[in-house]
Amino acid sequence: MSKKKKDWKTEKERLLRLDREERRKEYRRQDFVSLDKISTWGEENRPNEKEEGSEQTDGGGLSDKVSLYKGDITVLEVDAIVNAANSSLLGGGGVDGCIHKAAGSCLYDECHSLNGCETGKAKITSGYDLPAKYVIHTVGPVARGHVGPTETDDLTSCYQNSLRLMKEHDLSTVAFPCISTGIYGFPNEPAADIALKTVKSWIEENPDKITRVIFCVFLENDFAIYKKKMSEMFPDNDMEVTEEQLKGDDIPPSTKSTTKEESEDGNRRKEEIGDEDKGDDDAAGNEDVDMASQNPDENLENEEPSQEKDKDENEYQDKDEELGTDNKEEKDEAKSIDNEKDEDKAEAEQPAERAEDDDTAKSTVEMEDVPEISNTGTSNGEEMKDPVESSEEPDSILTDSIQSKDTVEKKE
Ligand SMILES: NC(=O)c1ccc[n+]([C@H]2O[C@H](COP(=O)([O-])OP(=O)(O)OC[C@H]3O[C@@H](n4cnc5c(N)ncnc54)[C@H](O)[C@@H]3O)[C@@H](O)[C@H]2O)c1
Repeated sequence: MSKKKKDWKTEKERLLRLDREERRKEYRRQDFVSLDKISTWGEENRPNEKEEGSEQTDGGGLSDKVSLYKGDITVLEVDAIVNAANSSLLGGGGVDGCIHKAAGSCLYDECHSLNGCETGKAKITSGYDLPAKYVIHTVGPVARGHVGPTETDDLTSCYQNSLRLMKEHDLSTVAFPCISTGIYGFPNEPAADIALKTVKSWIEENPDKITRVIFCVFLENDFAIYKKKMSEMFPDNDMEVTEEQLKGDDIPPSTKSTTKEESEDGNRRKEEIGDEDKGDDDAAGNEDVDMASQNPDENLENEEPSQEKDKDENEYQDKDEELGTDNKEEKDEAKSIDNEKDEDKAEAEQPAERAEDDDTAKSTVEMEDVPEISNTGTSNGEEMKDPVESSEEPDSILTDSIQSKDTVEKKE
């Protein structure tokens, strides 16, 4: 029997009234990871004080407000996880697809009420079936391997606007994926620099507003990049950062997420074996960190990065009409981005299907042309009424999201 479709507003209000234990019963995934299981960067890198007789001191510094975690962001039990979305906010693939699938169809419905999001901006919704209470959706720049001032500013804004929403909604624990470094092709190392520097500055300016920022990486080369850069940027820890680690290329990325248990075991083992074997903890051998976009097939050399930063609505409409008529079959997003000439079109890519309530690998979603959407609800910048109401930049240009009539095959 098909499940009765939930109304997202009712569901959002209901979830707000639940305490943590009641909410935990509703998580779609019961293999969630609670915050106390995720070591801070300081804990990961300070010698284990218990072993040395001194009592455990809480670093209290910056390094105890950040964590590096390798794994699936949808299992993290934090106040908010950040979604690397596209301008339609109607889901897609990559981390966006995972979040929508794990949150359930109410997330799609609430996103649909937000009327899209501009590059660099951020909007907040409830987390629904996720262990995270909220999802902050931000749209990174389509860099296609090129990093210019526009791309740098836009990516910086993604982190700043996400943190601003945290502060506005009195949230204190957040997890970021590596925004724009997947299909949008932002080179991993510059992206990590922007993420870490922006977050570090923000925490320094708002020390009492944040309990934890988790950098949630998914790929081994991102783990290696963040590990090297965090050692440089969050030096509160006492651990000696060896020369080769600073060089970066030969940091053996760990093949595990850094939860507390694992890091304690690791430290114990390291102390037993002694420093010379420390490398054993990590996978042997490492190719150089790949600076190109994640998608090895993407031929990015000839791509001209889009120079324009702001598009007026007509331009969006023209693009949408254009796409709406001649974009008849589902193109692979990575290829359509390769062929597209500017950021707009890349962002107007086919919105993905609605997150399914069941786990079928495929879903067919009837899409229809969406007429210009008038401002509704909080999308016109109305004062936020309750912490879960979506919030939005007052000046954001709202675009309608074109949707083709084709079926959209969900690739897992
Ligand atoms: N990657 C794809 O194949 C694909 C396809 C369609 C749409 N999208 C998405 O891509 C666009 C945004 O590009 P983007 O580069 O900002 O995002 P992205 O392509 O999702 O990549 C961002 C980063 O997130 C990583 N990642 C993927 N899944 C997870 C997960 N479960 N937990 C944590 N991290 C994860 C991924 O490895 C990459 O480092 C949007 O249109 C969005 O819908 C991605």
